[in-house]
Amino acid sequence: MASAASPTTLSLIPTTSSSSTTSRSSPTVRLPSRFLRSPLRGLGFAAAAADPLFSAHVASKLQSLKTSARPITGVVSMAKRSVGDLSPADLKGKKVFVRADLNVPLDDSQNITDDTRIRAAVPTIKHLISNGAKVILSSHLGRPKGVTPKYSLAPLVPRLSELIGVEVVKADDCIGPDVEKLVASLPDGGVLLLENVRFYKEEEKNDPGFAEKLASLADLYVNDAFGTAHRAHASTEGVTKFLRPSVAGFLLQKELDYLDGAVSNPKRPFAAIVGGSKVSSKIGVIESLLEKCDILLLGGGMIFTFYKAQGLSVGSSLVEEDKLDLATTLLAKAKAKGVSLLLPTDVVIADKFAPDANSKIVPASAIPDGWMGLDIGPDSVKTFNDALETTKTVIWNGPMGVFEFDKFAVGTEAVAKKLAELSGKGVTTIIGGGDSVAAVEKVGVAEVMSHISTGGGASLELLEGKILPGVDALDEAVAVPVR
Ligand SMILES: Nc1ncnc2c1ncn2[C@@H]1O[C@H](COP(=O)(O)OP(=O)(O)OP(=O)(O)O)[C@@H](O)[C@H]1O
Ligand SMILES: O=C(O)[C@H](O)COP(=O)(O)O
Repeated sequence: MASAASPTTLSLIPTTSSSSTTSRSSPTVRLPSRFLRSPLRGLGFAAAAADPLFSAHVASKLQSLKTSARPITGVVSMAKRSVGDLSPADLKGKKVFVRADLNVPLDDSQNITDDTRIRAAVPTIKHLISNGAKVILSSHLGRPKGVTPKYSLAPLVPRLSELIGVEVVKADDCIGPDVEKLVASLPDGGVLLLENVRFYKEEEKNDPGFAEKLASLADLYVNDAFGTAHRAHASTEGVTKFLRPSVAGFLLQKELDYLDGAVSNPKRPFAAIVGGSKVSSKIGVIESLLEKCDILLLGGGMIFTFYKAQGLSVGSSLVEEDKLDLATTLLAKAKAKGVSLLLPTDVVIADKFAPDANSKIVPASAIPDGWMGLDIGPDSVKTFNDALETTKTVIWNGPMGVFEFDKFAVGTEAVAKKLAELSGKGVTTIIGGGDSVAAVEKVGVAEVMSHISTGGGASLELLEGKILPGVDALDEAVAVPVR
Protein backbone atom coordinates (compact mmCIF):
# COMPACT_ATOMS: atom_id res chain seq x y z
CA MET A 1 0.00 0.00 0.00
CA ALA A 2 1.29 3.39 -0.90
CA SER A 3 1.64 5.85 1.91
CA ALA A 4 -1.34 8.12 2.15
CA ALA A 5 0.77 11.06 3.19
CA SER A 6 1.45 12.34 -0.27
CA PRO A 7 -1.10 12.84 -3.03
CA THR A 8 1.49 11.71 -5.54
CA THR A 9 1.33 8.23 -4.03
CA LEU A 10 -2.42 8.14 -3.78
CA SER A 11 -3.33 5.28 -6.02
CA LEU A 12 -2.99 1.70 -4.96
CA ILE A 13 -2.92 0.79 -8.61
CA PRO A 14 -0.71 2.92 -10.87
CA THR A 15 -2.54 6.06 -11.97
CA THR A 16 -3.69 6.34 -15.56
CA SER A 17 -0.68 5.92 -17.73
CA SER A 18 -0.76 7.46 -21.14
CA SER A 19 -0.38 4.02 -22.60
CA SER A 20 -3.47 2.63 -20.95
CA THR A 21 -5.55 5.59 -21.99
CA THR A 22 -4.16 5.55 -25.47
CA SER A 23 -4.82 1.91 -26.01
CA ARG A 24 -8.40 2.32 -24.78
CA SER A 25 -8.93 5.32 -27.02
CA SER A 26 -7.84 3.50 -30.15
CA PRO A 27 -10.55 2.96 -32.75
CA THR A 28 -11.34 -0.58 -31.73
CA VAL A 29 -14.86 -1.51 -32.72
CA ARG A 30 -16.45 -3.07 -29.67
CA LEU A 31 -19.20 -5.61 -30.01
CA PRO A 32 -22.51 -3.82 -30.27
CA SER A 33 -24.31 -3.65 -26.97
CA ARG A 34 -27.89 -4.84 -26.76
CA PHE A 35 -29.22 -1.43 -27.61
CA LEU A 36 -26.40 0.13 -29.56
CA ARG A 37 -27.94 2.57 -31.92
CA SER A 38 -27.41 5.51 -34.11
CA PRO A 39 -27.23 8.36 -31.63
CA LEU A 40 -30.27 10.09 -33.08
CA ARG A 41 -32.60 7.14 -33.41
CA GLY A 42 -35.81 6.95 -31.50
CA LEU A 43 -35.65 10.31 -29.79
CA GLY A 44 -39.08 11.47 -30.90
CA PHE A 45 -38.18 14.87 -32.20
CA ALA A 46 -41.69 16.31 -32.11
CA ALA A 47 -41.87 15.96 -28.36
CA ALA A 48 -38.19 16.64 -27.94
CA ALA A 49 -38.44 20.05 -29.54
CA ALA A 50 -41.15 21.11 -27.11
CA ASP A 51 -39.43 19.99 -23.95
CA PRO A 52 -36.26 21.61 -22.54
CA LEU A 53 -35.13 18.33 -20.95
CA PHE A 54 -35.22 16.60 -24.29
CA SER A 55 -33.92 19.59 -26.24
CA ALA A 56 -30.81 19.48 -24.08
CA HIS A 57 -30.63 15.74 -24.60
CA VAL A 58 -30.82 16.14 -28.37
CA ALA A 59 -28.26 18.96 -28.31
CA SER A 60 -25.85 16.75 -26.41
CA LYS A 61 -26.49 13.93 -28.89
CA LEU A 62 -25.67 16.26 -31.77
CA GLN A 63 -22.59 17.39 -29.93
CA SER A 64 -21.49 13.81 -29.39
CA LEU A 65 -21.99 13.13 -33.09
CA LYS A 66 -19.77 16.08 -33.94
CA THR A 67 -17.10 15.17 -31.44
CA SER A 68 -17.18 11.41 -31.93
CA ALA A 69 -13.63 10.59 -32.96
CA ARG A 70 -14.13 6.91 -33.35
CA PRO A 71 -15.55 5.69 -36.64
CA ILE A 72 -17.98 2.82 -36.17
CA THR A 73 -18.56 0.79 -39.27
CA GLY A 74 -20.39 -2.40 -40.05
CA VAL A 75 -22.38 -2.29 -36.82
CA VAL A 76 -26.11 -2.80 -37.00
CA SER A 77 -28.32 -0.84 -34.65
CA MET A 78 -30.61 -2.97 -32.47
CA ALA A 79 -32.55 -0.14 -30.86
CA LYS A 80 -35.98 -0.64 -29.43
CA ARG A 81 -38.86 0.92 -31.29
CA SER A 82 -39.81 4.21 -29.70
CA VAL A 83 -43.08 6.07 -29.33
CA GLY A 84 -41.39 8.75 -31.44
CA ASP A 85 -41.17 6.23 -34.29
CA LEU A 86 -44.98 5.95 -34.46
CA SER A 87 -46.77 8.17 -36.96
CA PRO A 88 -49.63 10.50 -35.98
CA ALA A 89 -51.98 8.07 -37.77
CA ASP A 90 -50.73 5.28 -35.47
CA LEU A 91 -51.86 7.35 -32.48
CA LYS A 92 -54.91 9.41 -33.44
CA GLY A 93 -57.97 8.07 -31.58
CA LYS A 94 -56.01 5.03 -30.37
CA LYS A 95 -56.18 3.70 -26.81
CA VAL A 96 -52.60 3.60 -25.54
CA PHE A 97 -51.66 1.67 -22.42
CA VAL A 98 -48.78 3.61 -20.90
CA ARG A 99 -46.85 1.94 -18.08
CA ALA A 100 -45.01 4.63 -16.13
CA ASP A 101 -43.11 4.44 -12.86
CA LEU A 102 -45.02 6.91 -10.69
CA ASN A 103 -43.66 5.31 -7.53
CA VAL A 104 -43.03 8.65 -5.80
CA PRO A 105 -42.45 9.22 -2.09
CA LEU A 106 -45.46 10.44 -0.09
CA ASP A 107 -45.41 11.84 3.44
CA ASP A 108 -47.83 10.84 6.20
CA SER A 109 -50.40 13.33 4.86
CA GLN A 110 -50.15 11.80 1.38
CA ASN A 111 -48.27 14.80 -0.02
CA ILE A 112 -45.75 14.09 -2.77
CA THR A 113 -42.29 14.87 -1.40
CA ASP A 114 -40.43 14.38 -4.69
CA ASP A 115 -42.26 14.59 -8.02
CA THR A 116 -39.25 13.77 -10.23
CA ARG A 117 -40.76 10.56 -11.55
CA ILE A 118 -44.05 12.26 -12.42
CA ARG A 119 -42.23 15.03 -14.28
CA ALA A 120 -40.12 12.46 -16.09
CA ALA A 121 -43.25 10.70 -17.38
CA VAL A 122 -44.77 13.88 -18.80
CA PRO A 123 -43.04 14.14 -22.24
CA THR A 124 -44.40 10.78 -23.40
CA ILE A 125 -47.91 11.51 -22.11
CA LYS A 126 -47.92 14.97 -23.70
CA HIS A 127 -46.71 13.56 -26.99
CA LEU A 128 -49.53 11.03 -27.00
CA ILE A 129 -52.28 13.47 -26.10
CA SER A 130 -51.05 16.06 -28.59
CA ASN A 131 -51.39 13.35 -31.24
CA GLY A 132 -54.98 12.65 -30.23
CA ALA A 133 -54.36 9.34 -28.43
CA LYS A 134 -56.42 8.20 -25.42
CA VAL A 135 -53.91 7.58 -22.64
CA ILE A 136 -54.54 4.76 -20.17
CA LEU A 137 -51.87 5.40 -17.58
CA SER A 138 -50.70 2.66 -15.24
CA SER A 139 -48.20 2.45 -12.39
CA HIS A 140 -47.43 0.81 -9.11
CA LEU A 141 -46.83 2.66 -5.86
CA GLY A 142 -44.90 1.01 -3.06
CA ARG A 143 -45.12 -2.68 -2.32
CA PRO A 144 -48.72 -3.21 -1.16
CA LYS A 145 -50.01 -6.62 -0.22
CA GLY A 146 -53.51 -6.46 -1.70
CA VAL A 147 -55.69 -3.36 -1.79
CA THR A 148 -54.14 -0.83 0.61
CA PRO A 149 -55.59 2.72 0.62
CA LYS A 150 -52.31 4.38 1.56
CA TYR A 151 -50.83 3.06 -1.67
CA SER A 152 -53.61 4.46 -3.86
CA LEU A 153 -52.49 6.57 -6.82
CA ALA A 154 -55.23 9.14 -6.05
CA PRO A 155 -52.84 11.68 -4.42
CA LEU A 156 -50.93 11.91 -7.71
CA VAL A 157 -53.88 13.16 -9.77
CA PRO A 158 -53.65 16.93 -9.05
CA ARG A 159 -49.91 17.17 -9.77
CA LEU A 160 -50.19 14.95 -12.84
CA SER A 161 -53.09 17.05 -14.21
CA GLU A 162 -51.16 20.26 -13.56
CA LEU A 163 -48.02 19.02 -15.31
CA ILE A 164 -49.81 17.53 -18.31
CA GLY A 165 -52.31 20.37 -18.67
CA VAL A 166 -55.23 17.94 -18.91
CA GLU A 167 -57.69 16.97 -16.15
CA VAL A 168 -56.71 13.38 -15.40
CA VAL A 169 -59.57 10.97 -14.68
CA LYS A 170 -58.86 8.44 -11.93
CA ALA A 171 -60.19 4.86 -11.98
CA ASP A 172 -60.73 2.99 -8.71
CA ASP A 173 -59.40 -0.22 -10.21
CA CYS A 174 -57.06 -1.20 -13.00
CA ILE A 175 -59.20 -3.88 -14.70
CA GLY A 176 -62.88 -4.77 -14.86
CA PRO A 177 -66.17 -3.37 -16.21
CA ASP A 178 -65.98 0.02 -14.45
CA VAL A 179 -62.54 0.65 -15.90
CA GLU A 180 -63.76 -0.46 -19.33
CA LYS A 181 -66.59 2.09 -19.12
CA LEU A 182 -64.16 4.87 -18.24
CA VAL A 183 -61.94 3.86 -21.15
CA ALA A 184 -64.94 3.90 -23.50
CA SER A 185 -65.83 7.45 -22.43
CA LEU A 186 -62.27 8.75 -22.74
CA PRO A 187 -62.02 11.48 -25.42
CA ASP A 188 -59.12 11.77 -27.85
CA GLY A 189 -56.33 13.46 -25.89
CA GLY A 190 -57.81 12.33 -22.55
CA VAL A 191 -55.90 10.64 -19.73
CA LEU A 192 -57.22 7.91 -17.44
CA LEU A 193 -55.07 6.94 -14.47
CA LEU A 194 -55.62 3.35 -13.41
CA GLU A 195 -55.39 2.35 -9.74
CA ASN A 196 -52.16 0.78 -8.41
CA VAL A 197 -51.52 -2.39 -10.44
CA ARG A 198 -49.88 -4.00 -7.42
CA PHE A 199 -53.25 -4.16 -5.66
CA TYR A 200 -53.46 -7.43 -7.62
CA LYS A 201 -50.93 -10.09 -6.63
CA GLU A 202 -51.11 -11.25 -10.24
CA GLU A 203 -49.12 -8.16 -11.27
CA GLU A 204 -45.86 -9.23 -9.64
CA LYS A 205 -46.51 -12.88 -10.55
CA ASN A 206 -46.70 -11.78 -14.19
CA ASP A 207 -49.94 -13.70 -14.48
CA PRO A 208 -50.89 -14.05 -18.17
CA GLY A 209 -54.64 -13.77 -17.47
CA PHE A 210 -54.14 -10.50 -15.61
CA ALA A 211 -51.79 -9.21 -18.31
CA GLU A 212 -54.40 -10.03 -20.94
CA LYS A 213 -57.05 -8.11 -19.00
CA LEU A 214 -54.80 -5.05 -18.84
CA ALA A 215 -53.97 -5.40 -22.53
CA SER A 216 -57.65 -5.70 -23.48
CA LEU A 217 -58.14 -2.06 -22.45
CA ALA A 218 -55.91 -0.71 -25.22
CA ASP A 219 -54.76 -0.84 -28.84
CA LEU A 220 -51.03 -0.43 -28.23
CA TYR A 221 -48.48 -0.36 -25.44
CA VAL A 222 -45.85 2.16 -24.39
CA ASN A 223 -43.43 1.30 -21.60
CA ASP A 224 -41.92 4.39 -20.02
CA ALA A 225 -41.39 2.83 -16.57
CA PHE A 226 -37.61 2.65 -16.55
CA GLY A 227 -37.50 2.35 -12.74
CA THR A 228 -39.50 -0.89 -12.98
CA ALA A 229 -38.00 -2.24 -16.21
CA HIS A 230 -35.93 -4.78 -14.25
CA ARG A 231 -39.17 -6.43 -13.08
CA ALA A 232 -40.90 -9.01 -15.28
CA HIS A 233 -44.37 -8.05 -14.12
CA ALA A 234 -47.72 -8.20 -15.92
CA SER A 235 -47.82 -4.48 -16.71
CA THR A 236 -44.14 -4.26 -17.67
CA GLU A 237 -43.59 -7.50 -19.55
CA GLY A 238 -46.63 -9.81 -19.68
CA VAL A 239 -48.83 -7.23 -21.37
CA THR A 240 -46.55 -7.12 -24.44
CA LYS A 241 -47.61 -10.67 -25.30
CA PHE A 242 -51.10 -9.35 -26.01
CA LEU A 243 -50.47 -5.86 -27.39
CA ARG A 244 -48.58 -4.76 -30.49
CA PRO A 245 -46.99 -2.45 -31.17
CA SER A 246 -45.18 -2.39 -27.83
CA VAL A 247 -42.74 0.49 -27.82
CA ALA A 248 -40.44 2.46 -25.53
CA GLY A 249 -41.47 5.84 -24.13
CA PHE A 250 -39.13 8.83 -24.28
CA LEU A 251 -37.91 8.43 -20.71
CA LEU A 252 -37.09 4.75 -21.15
CA GLN A 253 -35.32 5.58 -24.39
CA LYS A 254 -33.26 8.32 -22.76
CA GLU A 255 -32.25 6.08 -19.87
CA LEU A 256 -31.08 3.45 -22.34
CA ASP A 257 -29.28 6.02 -24.45
CA TYR A 258 -27.21 7.10 -21.45
CA LEU A 259 -26.92 4.11 -19.13
CA ASP A 260 -26.34 1.67 -21.96
CA GLY A 261 -25.40 3.67 -25.07
CA ALA A 262 -23.11 6.33 -23.62
CA VAL A 263 -21.56 3.86 -21.17
CA SER A 264 -20.94 1.10 -23.72
CA ASN A 265 -19.63 3.45 -26.38
CA PRO A 266 -18.26 6.39 -24.36
CA LYS A 267 -16.32 9.43 -25.38
CA ARG A 268 -12.94 8.79 -23.72
CA PRO A 269 -11.37 9.04 -21.29
CA PHE A 270 -14.29 7.49 -19.46
CA ALA A 271 -14.34 7.59 -15.66
CA ALA A 272 -16.66 5.70 -13.34
CA ILE A 273 -17.16 6.75 -9.73
CA VAL A 274 -18.63 4.04 -7.54
CA GLY A 275 -19.53 4.51 -3.89
CA GLY A 276 -22.23 3.39 -1.51
CA SER A 277 -22.19 1.24 1.55
CA LYS A 278 -21.06 -2.22 0.55
CA VAL A 279 -18.88 -3.72 -2.14
CA SER A 280 -21.16 -6.77 -2.23
CA SER A 281 -24.01 -4.72 -3.70
CA LYS A 282 -21.77 -3.21 -6.38
CA ILE A 283 -19.72 -6.21 -7.53
CA GLY A 284 -21.62 -6.59 -10.79
CA VAL A 285 -21.43 -2.87 -11.52
CA ILE A 286 -17.71 -2.63 -10.78
CA GLU A 287 -16.91 -5.72 -12.86
CA SER A 288 -18.97 -4.47 -15.76
CA LEU A 289 -17.51 -0.95 -15.62
CA LEU A 290 -13.97 -2.36 -15.47
CA GLU A 291 -14.60 -3.67 -18.99
CA LYS A 292 -15.46 -0.21 -20.24
CA CYS A 293 -13.86 2.58 -18.25
CA ASP A 294 -10.37 4.08 -18.22
CA ILE A 295 -10.50 5.41 -14.67
CA LEU A 296 -12.36 3.96 -11.69
CA LEU A 297 -12.70 6.02 -8.51
CA LEU A 298 -13.99 4.22 -5.44
CA GLY A 299 -15.47 5.80 -2.31
CA GLY A 300 -18.08 5.14 0.36
CA GLY A 301 -18.18 2.36 2.90
CA MET A 302 -16.83 -0.21 0.45
CA ILE A 303 -13.29 1.24 0.47
CA PHE A 304 -12.57 -0.21 3.90
CA THR A 305 -12.93 -3.74 2.58
CA PHE A 306 -10.32 -2.85 -0.05
CA TYR A 307 -8.02 -1.33 2.60
CA LYS A 308 -8.33 -4.34 4.86
CA ALA A 309 -7.66 -6.66 1.93
CA GLN A 310 -4.37 -4.78 1.58
CA GLY A 311 -3.47 -5.32 5.21
CA LEU A 312 -4.41 -1.89 6.56
CA SER A 313 -6.10 -1.27 9.90
CA VAL A 314 -9.57 0.11 9.41
CA GLY A 315 -10.68 0.62 13.04
CA SER A 316 -14.42 0.05 13.33
CA SER A 317 -15.18 1.06 9.73
CA LEU A 318 -17.67 -0.92 7.69
CA VAL A 319 -15.93 -4.04 6.39
CA GLU A 320 -17.28 -7.12 4.63
CA GLU A 321 -14.93 -9.82 5.88
CA ASP A 322 -16.18 -12.33 3.33
CA LYS A 323 -15.37 -9.98 0.45
CA LEU A 324 -11.67 -9.42 1.15
CA ASP A 325 -10.60 -11.84 -1.59
CA LEU A 326 -13.06 -10.28 -3.96
CA ALA A 327 -11.56 -6.84 -3.30
CA THR A 328 -8.10 -8.18 -4.07
CA THR A 329 -9.39 -9.78 -7.26
CA LEU A 330 -11.04 -6.54 -8.40
CA LEU A 331 -7.80 -4.62 -7.83
CA ALA A 332 -5.91 -7.19 -9.87
CA LYS A 333 -8.51 -7.10 -12.63
CA ALA A 334 -8.25 -3.33 -12.87
CA LYS A 335 -4.50 -3.59 -13.16
CA ALA A 336 -4.70 -6.31 -15.81
CA LYS A 337 -7.14 -4.25 -17.86
CA GLY A 338 -5.10 -1.06 -17.63
CA VAL A 339 -7.83 0.71 -15.70
CA SER A 340 -6.55 3.37 -13.35
CA LEU A 341 -8.27 2.47 -10.09
CA LEU A 342 -8.01 5.13 -7.40
CA LEU A 343 -8.87 4.58 -3.77
CA PRO A 344 -9.00 7.55 -1.40
CA THR A 345 -5.72 8.17 0.44
CA ASP A 346 -7.24 10.10 3.30
CA VAL A 347 -10.52 9.69 5.12
CA VAL A 348 -12.71 11.54 7.58
CA ILE A 349 -13.10 9.37 10.64
CA ALA A 350 -15.64 9.53 13.47
CA ASP A 351 -15.76 8.21 17.02
CA LYS A 352 -19.37 7.06 16.54
CA PHE A 353 -21.94 6.67 13.76
CA ALA A 354 -23.84 9.88 14.44
CA PRO A 355 -24.26 13.36 12.95
CA ASP A 356 -22.61 14.94 15.98
CA ALA A 357 -19.69 12.52 16.20
CA ASN A 358 -16.21 13.86 16.85
CA SER A 359 -14.28 13.72 13.62
CA LYS A 360 -10.81 14.13 12.17
CA ILE A 361 -8.98 13.65 8.90
CA VAL A 362 -6.33 10.96 8.75
CA PRO A 363 -4.38 9.11 6.06
CA ALA A 364 -6.15 5.94 4.97
CA SER A 365 -3.23 4.00 6.43
CA ALA A 366 -3.71 5.51 9.90
CA ILE A 367 -7.25 4.80 11.09
CA PRO A 368 -7.03 4.25 14.85
CA ASP A 369 -8.92 1.52 16.70
CA GLY A 370 -12.39 2.61 17.78
CA TRP A 371 -12.77 5.11 14.91
CA MET A 372 -14.67 4.59 11.69
CA GLY A 373 -14.25 6.16 8.26
CA LEU A 374 -17.39 8.01 7.18
CA ASP A 375 -16.16 10.16 4.28
CA ILE A 376 -13.26 10.63 1.90
CA GLY A 377 -10.76 13.33 2.88
CA PRO A 378 -9.64 16.57 1.16
CA ASP A 379 -6.50 15.12 -0.45
CA SER A 380 -8.60 12.40 -2.02
CA VAL A 381 -11.12 14.96 -3.27
CA LYS A 382 -8.29 16.88 -4.91
CA THR A 383 -6.81 13.79 -6.54
CA PHE A 384 -10.23 12.59 -7.70
CA ASN A 385 -10.90 16.04 -9.17
CA ASP A 386 -7.56 16.03 -10.98
CA ALA A 387 -8.30 12.60 -12.44
CA LEU A 388 -11.77 13.71 -13.54
CA GLU A 389 -10.39 16.85 -15.18
CA THR A 390 -9.17 14.83 -18.18
CA THR A 391 -12.39 12.95 -18.83
CA LYS A 392 -15.03 13.18 -21.55
CA THR A 393 -17.60 10.85 -19.96
CA VAL A 394 -18.27 10.25 -16.26
CA ILE A 395 -20.78 7.97 -14.60
CA TRP A 396 -21.41 8.13 -10.87
CA ASN A 397 -23.24 5.65 -8.66
CA GLY A 398 -23.21 5.73 -4.87
CA PRO A 399 -22.15 8.39 -2.34
CA MET A 400 -18.56 8.90 -1.15
CA GLY A 401 -19.57 8.93 2.51
CA VAL A 402 -22.45 9.07 4.94
CA PHE A 403 -23.83 12.14 3.18
CA GLU A 404 -27.02 12.06 5.25
CA PHE A 405 -24.88 13.58 8.06
CA ASP A 406 -23.72 17.08 7.03
CA LYS A 407 -20.35 16.57 8.67
CA PHE A 408 -19.63 13.61 6.38
CA ALA A 409 -21.24 14.92 3.19
CA VAL A 410 -18.25 16.97 2.01
CA GLY A 411 -16.69 14.32 -0.25
CA THR A 412 -20.01 13.44 -1.89
CA GLU A 413 -20.88 17.09 -2.42
CA ALA A 414 -17.44 17.78 -3.86
CA VAL A 415 -17.98 15.05 -6.47
CA ALA A 416 -21.41 16.49 -7.31
CA LYS A 417 -19.89 19.96 -7.77
CA LYS A 418 -17.02 18.66 -9.88
CA LEU A 419 -19.41 16.81 -12.16
CA ALA A 420 -21.52 19.95 -12.53
CA GLU A 421 -18.38 21.88 -13.51
CA LEU A 422 -17.39 19.20 -16.03
CA SER A 423 -20.89 19.12 -17.45
CA GLY A 424 -20.57 22.84 -18.14
CA LYS A 425 -17.44 22.05 -20.16
CA GLY A 426 -19.23 19.54 -22.36
CA VAL A 427 -18.35 16.35 -20.50
CA THR A 428 -21.13 13.76 -20.54
CA THR A 429 -22.14 13.33 -16.89
CA ILE A 430 -24.43 10.49 -15.92
CA ILE A 431 -25.84 10.00 -12.45
CA GLY A 432 -26.72 6.35 -12.17
CA GLY A 433 -29.59 6.36 -9.73
CA GLY A 434 -29.87 5.80 -5.99
CA ASP A 435 -28.36 8.07 -3.36
CA SER A 436 -26.05 9.90 -5.76
CA VAL A 437 -29.17 11.43 -7.29
CA ALA A 438 -30.23 12.68 -3.86
CA ALA A 439 -26.74 14.14 -3.36
CA VAL A 440 -26.80 15.95 -6.69
CA GLU A 441 -30.21 17.35 -5.88
CA LYS A 442 -29.09 18.43 -2.42
CA VAL A 443 -26.23 20.40 -3.94
CA GLY A 444 -28.66 21.93 -6.46
CA VAL A 445 -26.78 20.86 -9.58
CA ALA A 446 -29.21 18.27 -10.95
CA GLU A 447 -30.26 20.45 -13.89
CA VAL A 448 -26.79 20.68 -15.38
CA MET A 449 -26.03 16.96 -15.51
CA SER A 450 -26.34 15.20 -18.87
CA HIS A 451 -28.54 12.53 -17.37
CA ILE A 452 -29.97 11.67 -13.97
CA SER A 453 -31.47 8.23 -13.86
CA THR A 454 -34.95 7.74 -12.43
CA GLY A 455 -34.13 4.12 -11.66
CA GLY A 456 -32.44 2.65 -8.60
CA GLY A 457 -32.40 -1.12 -9.02
CA ALA A 458 -33.06 -0.83 -12.75
CA SER A 459 -30.06 1.43 -13.35
CA LEU A 460 -27.81 -0.86 -11.31
CA GLU A 461 -28.95 -3.91 -13.30
CA LEU A 462 -28.46 -2.10 -16.60
CA LEU A 463 -24.99 -1.00 -15.55
CA GLU A 464 -24.24 -4.58 -14.58
CA GLY A 465 -25.00 -5.51 -18.19
CA LYS A 466 -28.17 -7.39 -17.34
CA ILE A 467 -31.08 -7.57 -19.74
CA LEU A 468 -34.11 -5.72 -18.39
CA PRO A 469 -37.29 -7.73 -19.07
CA GLY A 470 -39.41 -4.61 -19.52
CA VAL A 471 -37.08 -3.47 -22.28
CA ASP A 472 -36.39 -6.84 -23.83
CA ALA A 473 -40.11 -7.43 -24.41
CA LEU A 474 -40.51 -4.33 -26.59
CA ASP A 475 -40.49 -4.27 -30.40
CA GLU A 476 -37.12 -4.04 -32.04
CA ALA A 477 -36.55 -0.93 -34.10
CA VAL A 478 -35.93 -1.67 -37.73
CA ALA A 479 -32.24 -2.53 -37.93
CA VAL A 480 -30.28 0.22 -39.61
CA PRO A 481 -26.58 0.55 -40.34
CA VAL A 482 -25.11 3.05 -37.86
CA ARG A 483 -22.94 4.66 -40.51
N1 LIG B 1 -18.11 5.13 4.99
C1 LIG B 1 -19.36 4.71 5.10
N2 LIG B 1 -19.75 3.95 6.12
C2 LIG B 1 -21.02 3.53 6.24
N3 LIG B 1 -21.99 3.81 5.34
C3 LIG B 1 -21.65 4.56 4.30
C4 LIG B 1 -20.33 5.04 4.11
N4 LIG B 1 -20.30 5.77 2.99
C5 LIG B 1 -21.54 5.75 2.48
N5 LIG B 1 -22.36 5.04 3.26
C6 LIG B 1 -23.80 4.85 3.08
O1 LIG B 1 -24.10 4.18 1.89
C7 LIG B 1 -25.47 4.39 1.61
C8 LIG B 1 -25.71 4.29 0.14
O2 LIG B 1 -25.27 3.05 -0.28
P1 LIG B 1 -25.99 2.22 -1.41
O3 LIG B 1 -25.16 1.02 -1.62
O4 LIG B 1 -27.42 2.04 -1.05
O5 LIG B 1 -25.78 3.21 -2.61
P2 LIG B 1 -26.66 3.73 -3.78
O6 LIG B 1 -26.27 3.01 -4.98
O7 LIG B 1 -26.52 5.18 -3.83
O8 LIG B 1 -28.17 3.44 -3.47
P3 LIG B 1 -29.17 2.40 -4.11
O9 LIG B 1 -28.62 1.04 -3.82
O10 LIG B 1 -30.43 2.73 -3.38
O11 LIG B 1 -29.26 2.67 -5.57
C9 LIG B 1 -25.80 5.75 2.18
O12 LIG B 1 -26.90 5.62 3.03
C10 LIG B 1 -24.55 6.15 2.94
O13 LIG B 1 -24.79 6.70 4.21
O1 LIG C 1 -38.54 2.52 -6.76
C1 LIG C 1 -38.14 1.65 -7.55
O2 LIG C 1 -36.95 1.25 -7.56
C2 LIG C 1 -39.09 1.15 -8.58
O3 LIG C 1 -40.29 1.84 -8.58
C3 LIG C 1 -39.29 -0.34 -8.45
O4 LIG C 1 -39.90 -0.62 -7.23
P1 LIG C 1 -39.76 -2.07 -6.59
O5 LIG C 1 -38.34 -2.22 -6.13
O6 LIG C 1 -40.76 -2.10 -5.48
O7 LIG C 1 -40.07 -3.09 -7.67
